[in-house]
Amino acid sequence: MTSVLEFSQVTVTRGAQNLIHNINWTVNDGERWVILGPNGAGKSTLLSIAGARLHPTRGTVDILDEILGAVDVFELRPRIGLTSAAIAHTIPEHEKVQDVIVTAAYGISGRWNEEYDGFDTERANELLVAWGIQDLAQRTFGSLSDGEKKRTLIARALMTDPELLLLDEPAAGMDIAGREDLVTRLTDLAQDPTAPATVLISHHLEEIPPGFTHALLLRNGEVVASGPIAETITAENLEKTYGMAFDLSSTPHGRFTAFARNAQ
Ligand SMILES: Nc1ncnc2c1ncn2[C@@H]1O[C@H](COP(=O)(O)OP(=O)(O)OP(=O)(O)O)[C@@H](O)[C@H]1O
Repeated sequence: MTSVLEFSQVTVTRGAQNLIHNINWTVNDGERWVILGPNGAGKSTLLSIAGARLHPTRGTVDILDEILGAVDVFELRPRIGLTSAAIAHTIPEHEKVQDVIVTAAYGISGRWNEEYDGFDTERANELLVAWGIQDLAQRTFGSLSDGEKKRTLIARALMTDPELLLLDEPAAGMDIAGREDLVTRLTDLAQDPTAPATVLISHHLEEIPPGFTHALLLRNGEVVASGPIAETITAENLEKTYGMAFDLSSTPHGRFTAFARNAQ
């Protein structure tokens, strides 16, 4: 199995604080990872490094067989699909949804006078349909609901056919119908053998799509547990991660949920 992401002893320091500390983590081709942990645990910091947006203070990061620090990140980034609140803020409000997606082919946000070839337009149209936003293609990004924006950004992240897909809280701010729609689409993606290796950050166990294979649990910038999902998402590991005892349950279809132990 080929590794697409390999962190060795990775630390990020700001002032006297370690945002993440001594992280060892490997993501292989075909794997789908969820990262869980309390607010401030270092999840987004980890994903920024995986997306070649941030360099570690110490340690080595291998992304798609390139060593961060020894590669031109502008060549590496188009090989990685990334969605996050920070990326959402770079999209001009007046940009049409179709253009939000197609401009990813050129690594830009904000259409100018570029000519896109038929292949790019066809790929963007496919993604509009796959993510259920075809009827919104001519609407402006700024006029979309949070859920519609999230789906548009995932379609944009997939536009370049990336080898690695990184999703930072894709269901944040969605109502339950929107969340369930997104989980269904991400389940289809997770189960597609041609889909890229995927890493998803979430705050809610209900948002983990069935088909996700591995989990990484972080607390205070350090790994609490990591490995195959069923062995890693356990009541014991959740208690170590969040400092609270949970009753954890999972459905036969691979959905998880947890309530505080002894909750009424
Ligand atoms: N540039 C910075 N300088 C100092 N501290 C920072 C900087 N960026 C992030 N931090 C801190 O690093 C810690 C980890 O932040 P990070 O955003 O990675 O956490 P997170 O697990 O994604 O949190 P959340 O779930 O709230 O989004 C937080 O305490 C945050 O305040």
